[in-house]
Amino acid sequence: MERAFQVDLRGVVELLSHHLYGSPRVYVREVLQNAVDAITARRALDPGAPARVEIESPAATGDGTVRVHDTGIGLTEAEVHELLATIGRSSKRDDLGFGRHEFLGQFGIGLLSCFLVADEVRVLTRSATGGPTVQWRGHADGRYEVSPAETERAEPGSTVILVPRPGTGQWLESAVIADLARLFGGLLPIEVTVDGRVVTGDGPVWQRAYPTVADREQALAAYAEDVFGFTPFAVVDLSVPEAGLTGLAFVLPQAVNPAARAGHRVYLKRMLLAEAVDGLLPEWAFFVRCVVDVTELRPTASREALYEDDLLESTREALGARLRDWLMELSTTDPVRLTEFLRVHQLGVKALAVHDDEMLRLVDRWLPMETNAGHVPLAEFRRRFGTVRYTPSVEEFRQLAAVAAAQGVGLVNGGYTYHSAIVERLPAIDPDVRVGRLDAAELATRFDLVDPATELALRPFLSTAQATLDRLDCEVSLRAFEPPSLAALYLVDRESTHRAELRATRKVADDLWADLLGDLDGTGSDRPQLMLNHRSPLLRRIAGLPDSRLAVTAVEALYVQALLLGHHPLRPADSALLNRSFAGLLEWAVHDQQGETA
Ligand SMILES: Nc1ncnc2c1ncn2[C@@H]1O[C@H](COP(=O)(O)OP(=O)(O)OP(=O)(O)O)[C@@H](O)[C@H]1O
Repeated sequence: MERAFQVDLRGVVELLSHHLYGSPRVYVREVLQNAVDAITARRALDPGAPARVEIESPAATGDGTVRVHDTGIGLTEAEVHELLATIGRSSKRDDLGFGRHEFLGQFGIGLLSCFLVADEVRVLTRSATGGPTVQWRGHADGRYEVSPAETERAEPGSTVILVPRPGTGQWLESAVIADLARLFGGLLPIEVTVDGRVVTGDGPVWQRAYPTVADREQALAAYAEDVFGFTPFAVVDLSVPEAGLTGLAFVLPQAVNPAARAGHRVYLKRMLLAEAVDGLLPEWAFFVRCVVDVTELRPTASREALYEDDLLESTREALGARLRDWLMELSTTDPVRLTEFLRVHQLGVKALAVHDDEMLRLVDRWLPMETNAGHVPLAEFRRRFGTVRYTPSVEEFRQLAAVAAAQGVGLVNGGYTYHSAIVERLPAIDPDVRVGRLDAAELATRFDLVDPATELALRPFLSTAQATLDRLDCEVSLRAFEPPSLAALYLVDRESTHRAELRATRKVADDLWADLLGDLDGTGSDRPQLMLNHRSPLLRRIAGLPDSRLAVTAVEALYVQALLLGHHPLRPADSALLNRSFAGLLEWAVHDQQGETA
């Protein structure tokens, strides 16, 4: 035998009213929405029918109840049984079960939200299609009664009466109801009053008529100040016809943390859905806050978010494209303002440039990047140097920038977020561009060799230097390079850093791991190098020192100075050497002084 599910009504009412919605305040939204839908339904039959929603708080009713009167379609007794008494039943869906376009509701559960603040809900209703006034009384435990009303309504329409639950008084005060009605229904095209005061206005701020463009700008800025608490850097009008979307994007005047998502204010058919809706814009567009009204996007059942579907996705793309176009437009009409925008919101723009060619062009042309020729946009840098050389980390840039500049090599600091990715993507917008990483080993190939006779003459000094630095796992070599003020350059490329780390690990690892790491190490011949610069007068003087003990101290000092200049991290052994060489040099200096005065 086939049976129907048994439902514990009290549990369902509890679940839907208390757990689906974020706050009891939504009861105002739901009753307002039902009243507006009822008026829409009546006007479909009779376009001249009155359209009014009047809310009365306990201050006006005098009997402790809240009453919501509408001039809508009303319900016949049969409809009352079918629609009000069946959870999940709605008059607002079509034959296929989809929400009908003209209505705000669709799920058939909104009325239950009244039980967030009421123990009992009464509906007094007279249908515009005829029949007497009917009274429905529903209780939070799932019981209901239907009876003929004691007094006939003069006009078709409904009155929803909430008999408050003790302890919910704060949601029923006149001022609170007025604020909530204004918040949720302030943009509705139907007049709504609370205790006689009108809470609806002139509709969306972006659709109102203004005497001049400047007046409009001023009004929009004031709106942003009021709603979001900031004066916008710029305001962008939004329109996505397939989603029935209109609205505004307010560009934030200050940088924000891209990860801290502040949602958008979304109205659905002029009724506020929520003040912080996620997912309306692509993630990169974190520099704007939007206010929009949509007709075609769907809400979730709690009405606090948008339902994720294909239309929402294409809307998101369309809004992203709009913001991108606005930026492009700015680059041609007002480059100064664009630069200002980039200064504030560069992170978002750079994130976008990694995926988007247009945005990459914008960054290429306008966004200054750190290079060894100053802060310049990449386009300018390319004009000057042809090839775009970059270092993937800030440390490498610090090490190589000055030396590369002395060799005439332009270098971009790719160490900041997205910079390397942006540089690597440049060929996507200019097939002729040459891009490449610069590493220490490559830079060294540009240094001049010293002629063999000179090198031979310096062999004893070079051997002393090598013996000194062997303990520090560092190779000594002699070259001639610019600038002469640089006596020595510590060069480490990625490969050799990796090998050095392996060697350090092997020292502390147990045998099994040491063998394995030994295999990975390979030849181990490419240790970091201390390049001594024969073009440096200081180096030549050091190389000519007759006292080999002083030469050792000088080499140690050159080594630590090169480490410090290149912003290399100091290992404990390096720090110890720094102290020792400094003390050694001091001693020599003092010793010399004493020699002179003696
Ligand atoms: N003020 C009203 N006038 C006329 N009919 C109403 C009124 N309020 C509710 N109804 C009827 O009761 C039904 C159920 O209302 P309820 O608010 O529970 O759901 P809904 O509005 O259809 O959908 P949603 O859950 O999305 O709000 C409605 O579909 C409507 O037919």
